[in-house]
Formats: sequence, structure tokens, C-alpha cells
Amino acid sequence: MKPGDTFGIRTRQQTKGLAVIELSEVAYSYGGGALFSSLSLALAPGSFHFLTGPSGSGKTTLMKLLYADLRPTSGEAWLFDQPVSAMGREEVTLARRRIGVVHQDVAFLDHLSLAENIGLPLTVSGRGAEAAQYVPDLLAWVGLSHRAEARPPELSGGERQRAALARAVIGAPDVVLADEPTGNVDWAMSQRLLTLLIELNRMGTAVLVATHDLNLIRQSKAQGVVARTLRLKEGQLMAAGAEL
Ligand SMILES: Nc1ncnc2c1ncn2[C@@H]1O[C@H](COP(=O)(O)OP(=O)(O)OP(=O)(O)O)[C@@H](O)[C@H]1O
Repeated sequence: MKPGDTFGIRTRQQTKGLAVIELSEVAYSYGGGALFSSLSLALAPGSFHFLTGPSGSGKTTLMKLLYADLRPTSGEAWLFDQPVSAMGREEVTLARRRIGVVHQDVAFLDHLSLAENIGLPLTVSGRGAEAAQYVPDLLAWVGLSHRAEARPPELSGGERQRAALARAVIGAPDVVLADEPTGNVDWAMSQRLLTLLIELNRMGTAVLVATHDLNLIRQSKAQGVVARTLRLKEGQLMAAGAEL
């Protein structure tokens, strides 16, 4: 596969309606040199991607472009078939409700309980009744029912990561973007998180996981996941190969 290839994801015209999120020949710079000059990637509904690459290669930046936290310097990003360049703040906010993000540095509101934190994406949008309905199920799904009333500072690293995943999916997103979701946890916990992500994907959610952990990617294959692994290096996105 050549650098710059779009991984079978063709051109924008051919993919219209086939991607939940798409980047088309996107460039990005923080102000110095270009981090990316022409990146293309489309996440099909229900797809599973891993994103690897050396530290500083731009994985977090790429994820921010995928949920329109950053806007491309040139090229176009599409959220659910809408070009981000034509979207106002309100439209981006609405589109983001369909995207669950698990950040590298998980942040919670420390004065709220874990249950309240998980329900927050719904309660802030006036859907408190739904939060009350779904939070217990989500706590059970991630194995944290017994920690519902705990404050975030009391949680272990693995508990925080699982809670972050529960919070990311409470709005039933079409796609989940997880940045190093297993960064600070041991192998058993990272397998548990991977299993949760696989379950989500089997229910139809598109998933993209940025990770340094090649064992995690191998493990997903052992669990029968059909995942595409991309490697970001020197501004180029390539299919990862031999090392897996
Ligand atoms: N807000 C910012 N302003 C300026 N430069 C930034 C900013 N955020 C990131 N960078 C730089 O952009 C490059 C890519 O950073 P990014 O965090 O996207 O990489 P990464 O692959 O996610 O790294 P890691 O694996 O270490 O988390 C790095 O050189 C980083 O220093």
C-alpha cells in the first residue's frame, strides 16, 4: 500500500453516505511545519480501526480532526455527510452527540458521583430522565455498579477508563473514538476494555482506537474482530503490516 492511499476508501464522491466520519485530503498545522499535508480516512458505519504510530506522530491531532475539535488547514472533514467547513458551532455540537470520545487524559467532575458523571452528557442536554434510565445499565456493563456513588478521585486507573467508556456511549453514538483507552492499566484490564469496545462494535457502533499497544491489536484479532490497523508516521497514514 502506498503512502497517501485512502485504504480502499476511495474519493469523496464515491463514499458519500458510506462513512460516518471522513477526512478528505486534510492538511493540518499547529502553526509551524505541517503535521499532515494530505490525509484521507473514512470510517464506515460499524467498522473497527486501530490507529498506531510513534509518539508525536499526530494520533491525538488526527482524532481531534475526526470529531471537529480541530478544523483542517486545508482539505475537508465530513461528519455524517456534512462538510465541517460549512457547519456552525451549533451544528458541530449536534453532530458530536453522535460521536463518543474517550480522551487520553480522562477528566471527570470531582464533586459529582461516578453515576452523575456518566449521566452528564445527557443531563446537560436536558435529558435527565434518560440518564436516570441508562446509567445503571451502563455501570453494570462496565462492571462498576458498586462504585456508582464514588467520587472520581477515589477510582483506580482502570475504573476511570471504564467509566470514561460508559460516559462516551451513554448517548448511543454511531461512532466511538478512543485515544489510548488502555494507557494506564494492566494487561487484564486492557483486555477487559478491549472486550467492551468489541461488544460495542458488534452492536453496530463504528470504533477507532488509538494505541501504542500492538498486543492489544493482536488480541482483537484473536477475538475475531475484523479490524483495519493504520499507522501514522511522518504525516502519512499507512496500513500497518508485518509487525502484527
Ligand atoms: N496544541 C498544540 N500546539 C502546538 N503543537 C502541538 C499541540 N498539540 C500537539 N502538538 C504537537 O503536534 C505533534 C503531534 O501531537 P499529537 O499529540 O497529535 O501526537 P500523538 O501521536 O498523539 O502523540 P502521543 O502518542 O505521544 O500521545 C507533536 O509534535 C506535538 O508536540
